[in-house]
Amino acid sequence: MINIVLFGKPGAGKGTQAEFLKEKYNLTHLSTGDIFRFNLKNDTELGKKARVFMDNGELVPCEVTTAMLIDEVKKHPDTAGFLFDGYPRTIDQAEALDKFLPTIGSSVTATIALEADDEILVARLLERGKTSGRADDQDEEKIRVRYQEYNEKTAPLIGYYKEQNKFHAVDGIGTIEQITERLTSVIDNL
Ligand SMILES: Nc1ncnc2c1ncn2[C@@H]1O[C@H](COP(=O)(O)OP(=O)(O)O)[C@@H](O)[C@H]1O
Repeated sequence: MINIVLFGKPGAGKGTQAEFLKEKYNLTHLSTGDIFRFNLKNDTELGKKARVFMDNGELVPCEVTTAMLIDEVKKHPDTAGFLFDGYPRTIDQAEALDKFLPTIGSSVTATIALEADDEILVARLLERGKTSGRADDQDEEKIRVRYQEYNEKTAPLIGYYKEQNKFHAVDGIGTIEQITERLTSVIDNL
């Protein structure tokens, strides 16, 4: 089983690249942002728990997110592997994943970060907000909160995975195809 964690700031292009990578490597794509949005739209219990946090650009509490993620993983017992997109986003979540995966005989294979400057990313998010209907992309204040959350809670994961020799970074600026190529060359060399 190959498990890839796609890592990057909001707007770095994780979702876009995940679409290509999941096809190429036959992986199950799990985007916590997408799963939360689905639950919000359908007003499920989970959606109700996540809504205020998401609307404010804050992270949803770890217990809620991790329980949801584990449920999703368990739905795919026969997969060739997972492409985690948006999870883990905190050290607690990374530890939870490192505890859970061995229970299904697996582990994180590698983490790949898509790197780009904040200025470019904020502009991308505001552009996406015009058409995506995502409330958290339409308001600069909420975008700012998401970057703060990233810097405080998610950035420390770089060190966490470096210590395990599982951290790789690629330049997230270029055409979609160029970036896919950079990512596939990392995965093919794992
Ligand atoms: N692993 C997670 N832990 C906590 N909250 C999360 C997680 N993944 C997604 N969320 C919630 O969903 C929102 C949108 O997620 P996502 O689409 O991945 O965002 P972005 O485009 O900002 O990277 C986040 O701002 C957060 O509220």
